[in-house]
Amino acid sequence: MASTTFDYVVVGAGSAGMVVSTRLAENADTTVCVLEAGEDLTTQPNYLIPGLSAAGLQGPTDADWKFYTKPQENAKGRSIWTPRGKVVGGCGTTNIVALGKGHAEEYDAWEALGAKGWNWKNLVPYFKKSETFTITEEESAETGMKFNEEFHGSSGPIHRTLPKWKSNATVPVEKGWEALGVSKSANGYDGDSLGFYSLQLSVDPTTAMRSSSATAYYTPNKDKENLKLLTGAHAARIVFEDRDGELVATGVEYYKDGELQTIKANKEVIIATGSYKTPQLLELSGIGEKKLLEEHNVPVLVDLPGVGNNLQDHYTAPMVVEIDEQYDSLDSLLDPAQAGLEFMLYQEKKQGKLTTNGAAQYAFMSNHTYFSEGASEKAFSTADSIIEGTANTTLKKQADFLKSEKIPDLEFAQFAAFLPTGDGVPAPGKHYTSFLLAILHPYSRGSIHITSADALALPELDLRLYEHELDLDMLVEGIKFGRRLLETDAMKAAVKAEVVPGPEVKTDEEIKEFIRLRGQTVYHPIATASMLPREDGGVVDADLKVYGTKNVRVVDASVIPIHFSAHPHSTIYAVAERAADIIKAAA
Ligand SMILES: Cc1cc2nc3c(=O)[nH]c(=O)nc-3n(C[C@H](O)[C@H](O)[C@H](O)COP(=O)(O)OP(=O)(O)OC[C@H]3O[C@@H](n4cnc5c(N)ncnc54)[C@H](O)[C@@H]3O)c2cc1C
Repeated sequence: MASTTFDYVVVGAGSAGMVVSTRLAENADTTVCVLEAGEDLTTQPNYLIPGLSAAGLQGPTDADWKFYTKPQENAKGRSIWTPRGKVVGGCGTTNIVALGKGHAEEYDAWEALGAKGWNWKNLVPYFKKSETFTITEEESAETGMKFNEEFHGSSGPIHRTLPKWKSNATVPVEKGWEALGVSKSANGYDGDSLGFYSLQLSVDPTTAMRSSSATAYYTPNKDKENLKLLTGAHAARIVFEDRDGELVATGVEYYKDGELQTIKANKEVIIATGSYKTPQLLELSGIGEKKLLEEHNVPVLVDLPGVGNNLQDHYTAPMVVEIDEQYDSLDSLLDPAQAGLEFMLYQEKKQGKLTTNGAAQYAFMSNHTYFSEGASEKAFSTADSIIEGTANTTLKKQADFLKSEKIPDLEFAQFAAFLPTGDGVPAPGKHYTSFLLAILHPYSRGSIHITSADALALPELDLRLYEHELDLDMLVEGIKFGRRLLETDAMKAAVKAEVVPGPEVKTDEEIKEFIRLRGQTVYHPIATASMLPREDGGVVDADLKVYGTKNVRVVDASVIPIHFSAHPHSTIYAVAERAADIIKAAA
């Protein structure tokens, strides 16, 4: 590397980091350096073939940070592995390629909570800017979805497509949902996330390969003189200077090949290390709760108690059913002969099971639809008692979401395979379909903080899973809805047996015990550096600038203050696109 001084130093070449870096480097006079702790594995087939994306859920690889939660008191003391990509493209290289969008009112809530200018209307242009949406006439006829230029992009880097393969087991599930009052929607990505609809995927329609910030933003720009990516570079600390009472970042210290080095920033340092690592970097740099920093002998530069708190995720429970042999599933790939045929089909024609992640459709429902009779009123009053006296404004906002009939609070996704749940494995020759239920606005708030000043040690992750019983109650209602689904005529004819949780799990208390044992996250952490007013626990302002600093911003999932009813990747791209414009305008 010839130069060690750049206009912008971006830390983290993940989903958001690569968007903001390449957009800033559009100006040939602007120099950008990106520090990434992981390596560049962008061209490896296991990260490109959508059908292999779920393989990354089996256990940590070298491209993973290997985060395990602190033992979770209300989840049987489990220490839960929560994957995070340590690789160019970040989690966007290792994730399972679903591209969702939440409800317009959920984005409007960011502004209502104090993040001026962050609302659905202002994000739509950036959703569009980040994507090229392709839908065929056949897909349009089948799903009702259309290319609508009000909401969809036609020239952005990330490809958005519909699954090219789907199991015929989606048919009885759709009929079952309809019988239970869930409606098919053609507008699930247009600001109204309620209903059931097809997944959309970040998959290139021509190559049938993953489209990510690594493949779509970085690769086409990698030879630019003014954009440098340093891999294997683990940031340890932001370097600050006091200039006339202002805290100015002048660069970043990082480890590469075991040596501590410094890179200088003329203009800004942009932190994009994701919801788990961003709080650590801030705390190591002296920005965080005073008492915690002092405990670990980190000199306090900004007393900012919000850092690492307000952690939100989507929490799940699984269901697996054995279905009739007429219904197809990805489990056939366990047979080497079948897998070989599918590989040929994929390579030669870009068709078949390997073009997708196995999930073809999901339902997003409000409790008004999926709760048993009377359960909503009980949940409202529990939510009211949780928010009574809390200073957390995001909790208050989500209590409003719960009462709204428009905003979903449960995702019910169908996977054409036996999902790895910890309970059994697919029996050879049998066919399965699984459901992943996820609560979208959990009440429990987690945290992630340093436990030492060692930059190479992982911070302590505490999800505080099921700290509020209401989260468990909602998942129990989800499983009970799932069982009502299995009792619909269409599903009765298709399903042979419920395998997970299984018939022995009957009462609400037994279902709760099952969830405590098997519940998980869907790896959608946000809000650990929330864009909120400082007095409300905020870490960054509406320009994504860290409070108390002159020129440090955070651009990643950690700034999103409140969770929403979608897989978050698309929203993170939109946030990063908008951030790039904010930074350019301030230059
Ligand atoms: C297994 C899995 C499946 C998922 N599936 C989906 C899905 O299907 N759809 C969806 O919408 N979302 C999904 N997600 C979530 C989604 O991918 C993430 O929310 C999103 O990618 C986060 O983007 P980010 O920019 O905030 O962070 P990241 O993409 O995690 O980027 C952070 C980057 O910073 C680097 N970094 C961290 N610390 C340092 C340091 N100290 N120095 C240098 N570099 C550092 C990391 O290595 C990483 O490259 C999934 C996530 C996982 C893990």
